[in-house]
Amino acid sequence: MGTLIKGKPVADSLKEDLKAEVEELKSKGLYPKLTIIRVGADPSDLAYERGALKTMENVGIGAQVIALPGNIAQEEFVRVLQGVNSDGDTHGILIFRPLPQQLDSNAIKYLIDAEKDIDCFNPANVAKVMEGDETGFAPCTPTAVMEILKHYNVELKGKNAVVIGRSMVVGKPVAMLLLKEHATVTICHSRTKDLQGVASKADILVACAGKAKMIKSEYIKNGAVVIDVGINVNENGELCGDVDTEECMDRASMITPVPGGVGSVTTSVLAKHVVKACKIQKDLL
Ligand SMILES: NC(=O)C1=CN([C@@H]2O[C@H](COP(=O)(O)OP(=O)(O)OC[C@H]3O[C@@H](n4cnc5c(N)ncnc54)[C@H](OP(=O)(O)O)[C@@H]3O)[C@@H](O)[C@H]2O)C=CC1
Ligand SMILES: Nc1nc(=O)c2c([nH]1)NC[C@@H]1CN(c3ccc(C(=O)N[C@@H](CCC(=O)O)C(=O)O)cc3)C=[N+]21
Repeated sequence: MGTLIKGKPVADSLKEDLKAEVEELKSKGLYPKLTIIRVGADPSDLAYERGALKTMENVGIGAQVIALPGNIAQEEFVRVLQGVNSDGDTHGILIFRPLPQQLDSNAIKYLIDAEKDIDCFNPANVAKVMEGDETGFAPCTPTAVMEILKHYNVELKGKNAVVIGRSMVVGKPVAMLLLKEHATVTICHSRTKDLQGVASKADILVACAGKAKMIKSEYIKNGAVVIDVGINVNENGELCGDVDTEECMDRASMITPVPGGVGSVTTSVLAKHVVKACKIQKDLL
């Protein structure tokens, strides 16, 4: 029988360190600040926004949300972004993704100032994740996964890690971070043949497909560590992950719960990245 490994102790430990760092910055007259750019009012964006604002307040980081209409035109969006890029009071920028159809993400991603790009939208930061260069910003959710593995002393070197999902927000970057820690990494997606066969070889299984409870006990190797990134809403309107936790508990050695797992650490990493961005911009790093 495995144990549930919760996000809260990980988030609490990150926040304790951050509070001290923020105090020190403030004593030097520096006030780290996050600006969130939201287009429209997608429920998952709003859920993340609420959590992010709460965490920033908790650790003493300033925050503002620029809420733009869902049908905003490209030129107008670019004007807003350039305003935030050149705003000396803003150190970190989070743009909720995906952006609506009418906006050209492939053009916009190059425009966000790389030093303020705390969730890895700009290809300059994506390249650093590929290279294992820690001077940039990896996206917050994959970093939260790594913080959880570190906190619970999960050995990665030489282990088989299987990632289910290949998005730029979660799957691909988390695979690169696991590779940097010397895991042997397999990335699965919707065209993977025999997903169950591949997943059941994993010592560490990271589920980020966005499909409620798709991972059943046959997908789990005995003793595996299972990290459930999915945030889905079930038939009863409750949050649930990609993993059928109850079923998988028998085989796994550790599983992160949903809610209360990766999602609860993501906003603390976001806060950590704002502080790092502030230090970089003030030549303190
Ligand atoms: N905990 C947190 O803080 C966060 C949680 N999330 C959650 O994580 C999940 C993933 O998010 P995101 O990466 O943005 O989602 P995307 O929809 O962008 O990507 C999903 C990925 O999963 C793959 N996939 C989908 N269905 C299957 C399947 N049946 N078998 C194998 N692979 C499959 C897709 O494959 P293909 O590429 O072939 O289409 C795709 O690569 C969501 O539930 C989201 O809500 C997201 C961000 C933060
Ligand atoms: N650039 C970008 N990066 C993202 O990471 C990103 C995004 N855009 N767009 C939207 C999705 C969705 N997402 C969520 C994160 C946490 C909760 C969430 O519910 N968090 C709870 C905790 C949930 C739990 O306990 O597991 C909280 O913070 O209190 C929801 C949704 C991030 N996303």
